[in-house]
Order: sequence, then structure tokens, then C-alpha cells
Amino acid sequence: MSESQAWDAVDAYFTDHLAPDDEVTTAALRDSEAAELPHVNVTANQGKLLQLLAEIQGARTVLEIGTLGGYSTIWLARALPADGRLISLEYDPRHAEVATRNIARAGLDKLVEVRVGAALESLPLLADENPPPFDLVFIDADKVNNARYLEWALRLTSVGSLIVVDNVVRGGRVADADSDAGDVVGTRAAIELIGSHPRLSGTAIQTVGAKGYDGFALARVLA
Ligand SMILES: C[S@@+](CC[C@H](N)C(=O)[O-])C[C@H]1O[C@@H](n2cnc3c(N)ncnc32)[C@H](O)[C@@H]1O
Repeated sequence: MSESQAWDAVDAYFTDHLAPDDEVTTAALRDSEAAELPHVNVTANQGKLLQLLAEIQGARTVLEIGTLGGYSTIWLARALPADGRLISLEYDPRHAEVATRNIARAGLDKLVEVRVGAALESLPLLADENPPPFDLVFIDADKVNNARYLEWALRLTSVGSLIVVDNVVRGGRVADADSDAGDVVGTRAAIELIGSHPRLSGTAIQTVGAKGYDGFALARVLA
């Protein structure tokens, strides 16, 4: 068995026992596939991690940047109480349409709002609404803007909020300080902002699995 076959097999084993897809998440994946959305959603066990983080956080409000077909949105929204709120920002109207259907099928449409547009345009509009601080922010959109999204997340959260940034390893490319690839530059800026910002305490973890070699960063808002 090759190394990557072993990663897949272990992911399948963990997923089967700890985070199996149910009818709703399976249908969300199926409809995303049918609509030819890219296969860049989190895996089931990563979705379960997001749900657990939101539950541990006691989250009532979640902001997601990067909806795709709403797969991670469903996992996160399942952690919310009946009066919770999740706002998910998505650039591509076609992705948002698929997500909206998937979220409605999951019975989560009362909690979740998908807003269409470039997140850097949606975020100031959201801030103008003066929403209560978000308890958890999940950043998973165009990686080139990761540091900008982190700055917005800081404006929209308060002490104790949790910020999760996905795909911070990029197959190891994040370690290349000379890279001029937008995703690497954006992700390095976000990691360095977490490390240097007085209001943030964070770390980042490398992962392997069905999605290859990648990882995520976690940051807690301190003040
Ligand atoms: C990695 S996918 C999100 C996957 C999703 N979180 C999941 O795990 O199911 C990234 C999404 O971000 C969206 N996106 C890309 N650039 C964006 C932008 N500037 N503003 C908002 N969304 C953007 C893409 O259209 C895509 O749907």
C-alpha cells in the first residue's frame, strides 16, 4: 500500500466509525457533484471536526467565508441552537444556488443565510449591520485573501471567538518563503498575522488524508 493509499484507508476507517455521511450530507455531495461543483469541500471527518469545534465553543453565531455546495455549512449549522445564526459568503451564484437547496433539504434554512458576492465586498456590508460578534469564523475561500479575511474576522468577533483557516499547508508549499503563488503568499500572511497579532493566540496543524497533505490553523481571539 502506498503512503497516500494508507491515508485514504485510515480516513475511510475514521469516517465510517466517527463521522459517517447521513442521508442529508450524502445528498448534498451528490447534488454538488451533479452540478459539477469542484471537489474542494472538507471531508466528512473534517466537517465533524468543525461541528465539534462549534459545539465546544458553544457557538450561537457562525460566519463562513466560502460556501461551495454548503457541505461544511451543514456540519457547522448542526452545532447551532434553534435560535442560532450562520452567515455564509459565496462568490459564485451557481455554488450558492446548490448550497441553498442543500441547506434547505437539511432543514437548516431558518438558521443559515448564504450571501452571494465577493467576500471582500460582502464583509463591509455585514459589518455595517453591526451584527453580534460571531463565536466562530471558518475561512475557506480564495486563499490569496486569507489575511484580509482574518482581519475582517477580527472586526466581527470578540473575546473567546474561534477562527479556523482551512488549507494552510498546500502540500507543503506554505513553507516556501520565496513562493509568489497567491495561495501561498495569502496563507503565509495569515499565519504570520496570527503569530504577531496581540489579539490572537493560534496554532496550525498539518494533516494527511483523503484530501492529500494539507492542514488548518486555529486562532482564539484574546481581547
Ligand atoms: C474551498 S471552497 C469552500 C468549500 C466549503 N467550505 C466546504 O468545505 O464545503 C471555496 C469556495 O469559495 C468561493 N470563493 C472563491 N473566491 C471567493 C470570494 N472572493 N468571495 C467569496 N467566496 C469565494 C468559491 O467559489 C468556492 O465555492
